[in-house]
Amino acid sequence: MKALQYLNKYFLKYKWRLLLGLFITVLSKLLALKIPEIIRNSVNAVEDYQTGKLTDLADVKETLLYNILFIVGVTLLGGVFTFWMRQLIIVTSRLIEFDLKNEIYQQYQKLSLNFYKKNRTGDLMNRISEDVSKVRMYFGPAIMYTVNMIVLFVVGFTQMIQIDPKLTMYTLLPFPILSVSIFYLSRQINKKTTIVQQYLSKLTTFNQEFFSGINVVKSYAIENVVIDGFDDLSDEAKEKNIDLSKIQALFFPLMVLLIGISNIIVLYVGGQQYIAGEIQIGVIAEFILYVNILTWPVAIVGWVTSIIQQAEASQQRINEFLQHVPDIENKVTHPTKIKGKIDFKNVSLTYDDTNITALKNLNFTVEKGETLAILGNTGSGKSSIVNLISRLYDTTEGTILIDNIPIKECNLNDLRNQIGFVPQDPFLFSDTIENNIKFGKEDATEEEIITAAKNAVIHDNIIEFKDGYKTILGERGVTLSGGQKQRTSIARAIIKNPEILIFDDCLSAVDTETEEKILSNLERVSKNKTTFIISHRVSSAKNADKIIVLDDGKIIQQGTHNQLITLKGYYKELYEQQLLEKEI
Ligand SMILES: Nc1ncnc2c1ncn2[C@@H]1O[C@H](COP(=O)(O)OP(=O)(O)OP(=O)(O)O)[C@@H](O)[C@H]1O
Repeated sequence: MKALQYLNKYFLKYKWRLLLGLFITVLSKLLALKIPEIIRNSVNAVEDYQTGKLTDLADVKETLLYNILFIVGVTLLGGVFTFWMRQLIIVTSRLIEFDLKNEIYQQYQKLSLNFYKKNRTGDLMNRISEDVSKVRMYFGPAIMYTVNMIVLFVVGFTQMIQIDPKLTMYTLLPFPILSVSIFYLSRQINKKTTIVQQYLSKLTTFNQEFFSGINVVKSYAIENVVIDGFDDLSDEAKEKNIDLSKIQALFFPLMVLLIGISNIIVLYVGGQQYIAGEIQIGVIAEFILYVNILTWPVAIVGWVTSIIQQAEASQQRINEFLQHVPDIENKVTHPTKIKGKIDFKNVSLTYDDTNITALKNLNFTVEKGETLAILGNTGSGKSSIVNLISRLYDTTEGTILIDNIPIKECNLNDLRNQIGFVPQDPFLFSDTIENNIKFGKEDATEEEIITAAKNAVIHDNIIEFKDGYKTILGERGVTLSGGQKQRTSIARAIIKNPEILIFDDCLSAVDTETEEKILSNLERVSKNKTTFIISHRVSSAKNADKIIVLDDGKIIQQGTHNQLITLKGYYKELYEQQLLEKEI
């Protein structure tokens, strides 16, 4: 129950609703327990008339009529109470579910990129949906049924003992067996349900990967292999489902069997007592009703216990994420004005998940408004540099200064707001092109969107689509080519008009002519802005104020284009090679 203590704050938040709900639950159960007593009185009245104890038939009829009216009234009132009980308790559990999901979602927003690399998307989704649903069962049904059970049992048991202690003992004899067996049965059901859910996840993941990679599957003509894999997996899932159904099928028969046994005991022991003249026949009818009323709450003890166990396990999983301290936190509350000068001082970076040292003791300065081009072989650490500037990761050693202030002392939101980042592998949302570009500036006007698109040399492509800027992208819409995606992503970054622009190898999928156009537009747009251009092409780097060449996380060359083409080394070789390719 330790993990569930985390939720006490929600109990406090909704205490009045819950208390009222519990009060109504108690009232409705007290009323329900009146019915067996009325039945006893009615049956006894008939018996008394037959044995001659009561002689006036009109009196008996009047008693029966009152009793019938009472039962109808109590049942109707019970219905109203049950409605309100569910309204208050179950609705509260839904409100808490909503709050908890929001809390987890907000935490997800704060967690750093590293966290997302270490945890699978499916797991993140499961904790916010499946696990929260299980925790909700603890707030709603578990609490409601526990109160139900306590009231029914305490009051019902007291009433029974008062009427006939001996018959009570015999009647309740099978109840502990019922409760313990349901407990074990519920545990088995839970275990098997978890297995079934795991198979469901496996099937979903299998299909998701299959649909995402449909191009590869079709071009390699391996549909049959995929179908066989799916068949095997669904066969296993079917077996597990059958296992679960078998054990679930035991639940109700077991309850009916034990109710039956209790009823037989009431009839046998009660019958003997009646023959011996110890009780009236109405008591037997009353006890049979008690057995039926009390069986469900007793059976539910086992069920509720397993719900609470599951909720505890789920809340523990949720707490792991909720209590996870983000690696990158914004500890600065005051605003930081970002101008754009950037210094790397003895910066090293080792990724803790792979233990790869991507950057080794880097030193360089980019003045505000300057353009720095970063070149180097693949895996040399180019993207790692810009990841550090956006503070997606923190340095392992050394310091980065933004306008002479250590990056950790800058307000993270202000810093990121002043960065227009075009990643290597651009991601576009399944929304209109317009909204994808506006993502960089929510309140952008149509004119601004078009200007950004023109500067990214994507405008002409967009207007060719039937719906122009309103064209939906993604699963249900148009699929853009790699180069179109890159250019849309560039438009998204420049519309933001930030102080720092980062282009991470984002012209790799466009032809050299379009690259020329974009670069000349970018030169204009990025005037007075600090710009980072990561590329494998000299053409993208040649106009930069500074160029650095990386190899294995270290700077092996730096200078301007004119300086570097005269020096023997990586840059000159690349330049000559690409010049040759152009001529050919
Ligand atoms: N998020 C990460 N977690 C762990 N290791 C990483 C991460 N990102 C990069 N690396 C590793 O760090 C090294 C440098 O990668 P980086 O992406 O910075 O290189 P790059 O020069 O940008 O490469 P490319 O030109 O192929 O994009 C590589 O060995 C890579 O495997």
